[in-house]
Amino acid sequence: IILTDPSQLQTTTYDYVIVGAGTSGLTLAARLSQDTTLNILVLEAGVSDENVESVMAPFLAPSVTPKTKYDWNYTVVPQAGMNHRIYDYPRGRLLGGTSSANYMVHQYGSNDNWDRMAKVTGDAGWAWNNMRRYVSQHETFVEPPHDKHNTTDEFTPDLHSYRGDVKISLYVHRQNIDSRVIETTKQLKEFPYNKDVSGIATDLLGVGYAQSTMTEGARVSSSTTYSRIVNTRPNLTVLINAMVTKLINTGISDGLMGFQRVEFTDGLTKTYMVEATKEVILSAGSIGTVQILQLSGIGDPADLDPLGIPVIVRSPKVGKNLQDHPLLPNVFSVTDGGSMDHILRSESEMTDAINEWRTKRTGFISNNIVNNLAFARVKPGFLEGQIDPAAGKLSPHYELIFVNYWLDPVHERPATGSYFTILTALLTPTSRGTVKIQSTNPFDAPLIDPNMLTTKWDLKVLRESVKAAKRFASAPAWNGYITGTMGKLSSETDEGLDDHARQNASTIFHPTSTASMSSYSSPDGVVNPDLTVKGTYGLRIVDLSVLPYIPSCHPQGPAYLIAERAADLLYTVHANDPDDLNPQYVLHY
Ligand SMILES: Cc1cc2nc3c(=O)[nH]c(=O)nc-3n(C[C@H](O)[C@H](O)[C@H](O)COP(=O)(O)OP(=O)(O)OC[C@H]3O[C@@H](n4cnc5c(N)ncnc54)[C@H](O)[C@@H]3O)c2cc1C
Repeated sequence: IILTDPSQLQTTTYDYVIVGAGTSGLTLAARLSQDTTLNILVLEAGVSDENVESVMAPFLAPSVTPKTKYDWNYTVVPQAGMNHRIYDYPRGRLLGGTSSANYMVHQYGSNDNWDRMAKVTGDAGWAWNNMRRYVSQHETFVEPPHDKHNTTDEFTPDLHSYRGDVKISLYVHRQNIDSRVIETTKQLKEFPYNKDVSGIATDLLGVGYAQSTMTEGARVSSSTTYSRIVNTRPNLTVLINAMVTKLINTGISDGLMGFQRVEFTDGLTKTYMVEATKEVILSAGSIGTVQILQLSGIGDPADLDPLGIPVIVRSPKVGKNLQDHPLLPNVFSVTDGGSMDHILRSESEMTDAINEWRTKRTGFISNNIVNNLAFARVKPGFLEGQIDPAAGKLSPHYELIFVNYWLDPVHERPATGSYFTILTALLTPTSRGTVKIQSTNPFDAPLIDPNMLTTKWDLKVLRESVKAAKRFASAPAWNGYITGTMGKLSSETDEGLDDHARQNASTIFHPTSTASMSSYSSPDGVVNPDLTVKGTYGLRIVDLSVLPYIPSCHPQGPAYLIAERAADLLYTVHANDPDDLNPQYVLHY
């Protein structure tokens, strides 16, 4: 059941209390509640996603955030590596969390990403040859239903699952740049075609069709996938409008601190308490999880002492190690009327398109904003004298995202003209940032410092990605379409392109690693390989904050897979009769 008011709760004691009904949290809740002997509560600060058109309509995704009631409305602190600019840092604050607010591209990362995680944590269970099996219960690949176009060569059917929960599909509406993008792969050896960029096979290098969490013209999120289940399982309660303010220390055992009581508020005046007899699980995301840990006295004394918060668990890495992918819009002018800009500027054309989507779920509103993506590595010489920050040779250093209109999160679309944007993202950043509460008031936004572009490598690779975007756009396939470059993209010098990056880059919204995992014996992390919080009992973290390194891909797939493995880990620990359970079967419904 989904509840909206704490007074509707039947009890204050549950087996598990999960904080955050987001990408990972709701997935974990759905899996755990398959065991009908368990009673589970999920507390979500945000509102319902039901019937919210901007959330449902794929093309309208960019309007869900920033600065709306579905967003936490964070901004970053002035960025030293980016001319001291500040920018929005959206996070979904609604049922489904950021899976209800994101741009729906779905991947798992390269094998390397997972194998590195297994290596640094000493837990082979995180290696891809183990994690891959969760794909089968996670995804159901759906052929695009509307246009029924021929998808041969647009994905590799054998790699995918058709019996999981979260529906993944391909585009249902062509953009007029798509054929030029594909043509470029035939013209420039540097950009080979990759039939399947999910990362399930071995790598995701090359140019391919985006796979997205959308089907039948609508977004698929952890909420659209699992709310149905929540509504039918009496042992699973999700309470929305319930913001967790801190965890309460409930005892000490073998030198470990217990945190099995959760304080939350309805956002108005009242505070409430609930207890978990087994565990509290933080799935509040890379920002929210840190905020709750710090408010609860779990963190770096250097962060907590000045605020007068008693340090209950000294955990210096909480909020450190923030990683994100910088995103840079590279805008080209194109022949008049060739792009979608004139449609996006026209109120009547947009109204018509939205009406078509409302009545038939067709047209460009039923499709993601992007159909094609490219993933690439820097040339070998580039790495000389440099340790490769990529997880391995299968992992890309940067990404190109092709959008047939002016898409610049930092600068508004001009009143006239037609544009094509190649957004480039740095996928292997070496800069590390921080998240830190600035007061004991849970309603004060934390200080978020992604600290982007503060290493030579980061600036150099982002510059390299811009050069790659220009090479891509210079292929014969673009003759007769692209007419020029906008702003500092036209610069021919490294200094000019660096200026472009510092002035125009922001985030692709992928914060990870703020409560990162390390081996059991290593103090250099916040959670153990089984996701338990070091120095505590009865407390785990299950969201993207646990990743030691940001994966070189769009990270919602990893967020879902982390939840799948967490469910397995919890079943192994807490099953009433572990011998009866084969998690692979028990967890699938
Ligand atoms: C605009 C945008 C576009 C993106 N596009 C893509 C994309 O195309 N592909 C992709 O793979 N990734 C994309 N991402 C990133 C990706 O969606 C997220 O990284 C991922 O979903 C995070 O999952 P999570 O489980 O860690 O956290 P979330 O899904 O953010 O879940 C955290 C949940 O906890 C709740 N919460 C937080 N604090 C509290 C509290 N104190 N009390 C109660 N509840 C709380 C939040 O409201 C939220 O529901 C995008 C992100 C954004 C913002």
